[in-house]
Amino acid sequence: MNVIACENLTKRQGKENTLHDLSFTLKDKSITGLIGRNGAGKTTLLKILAGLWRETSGEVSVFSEKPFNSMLVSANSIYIDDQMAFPTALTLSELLKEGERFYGNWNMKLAERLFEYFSFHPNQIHNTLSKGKKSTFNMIVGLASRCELTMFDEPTTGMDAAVRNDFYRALLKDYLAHPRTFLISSHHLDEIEDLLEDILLIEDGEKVLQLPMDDLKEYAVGLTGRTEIVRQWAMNKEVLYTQEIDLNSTYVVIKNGYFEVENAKRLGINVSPVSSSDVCVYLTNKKKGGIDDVFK
Ligand SMILES: Nc1ncnc2c1ncn2[C@@H]1O[C@H](COP(=O)(O)OP(=O)(O)OP(=O)(O)O)[C@@H](O)[C@H]1O
Repeated sequence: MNVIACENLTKRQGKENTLHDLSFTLKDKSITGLIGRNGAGKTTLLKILAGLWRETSGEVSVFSEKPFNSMLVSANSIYIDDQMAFPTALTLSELLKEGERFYGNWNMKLAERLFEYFSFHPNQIHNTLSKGKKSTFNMIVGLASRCELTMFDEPTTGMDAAVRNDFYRALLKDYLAHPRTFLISSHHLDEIEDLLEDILLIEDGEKVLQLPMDDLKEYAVGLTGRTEIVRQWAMNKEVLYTQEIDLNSTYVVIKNGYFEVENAKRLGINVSPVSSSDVCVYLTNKKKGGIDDVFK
């Protein structure tokens, strides 16, 4: 069953379409990474799915309802970002009690255990927490809510490496025990790729790619060798990236199924894997070129 379905979803903000004809579905009980460069439209999409913003045109449905102003969607989904503002009159422990009052699936035991593990004090006030601590508290709210649809927008902002690892592990453990739908936007694909089942890559408000994480890991290969040989070999293949140094070149090409690795090796071409996060960078760099172009 699909939890989310978008068809030609478009959002106009000011004079720009910040989402443009975006069509995709998201099945339930899955963890999807929403990946894209700065300004790609990730937050805009998540806010529309959470019912906070209204779409300009196209169709968007969450739990088969239009999310804007939907009680069903707000009761069964949660959107966590680093801009979350909680009432300053309430302490952290009171905020957790409010969470329990609002969310039907809220698990107070999990909230309290995480609260203690991350060394929060019940009487602290949210807006006095450090950046990383705010994100950590928000993450506790997101996990303890056990919402059918949980959306994290750059959840690890400000967290140190140890807390980020704890967060990913906590999310995975809780997901395995209580499967639900997670949509996580992140700039750290390399850190979260083992957590993800699927990715949705967007750029300039448009869908670039949606596929299982395992397929993304196999999506492209790097070919390095004498420029004329590599160039010849890459002909008729979709090239994502090229770098020429003296007489040698590296070409990153899309594999598209069977790839004749042995033939390439025989010609002296070194074939290497390309990380998922590099593939995403190359796919979204196509229009802009690389930083080296600035210095040409
Ligand atoms: N309230 C707004 N009014 C006008 N334009 C907006 C508004 N909010 C966002 N935008 C524009 O929409 C585009 C997408 O922004 P969005 O915040 O969704 O991107 P993002 O992928 O989340 O970026 P980042 O990774 O930097 O957080 C940007 O060009 C941004 O300037």
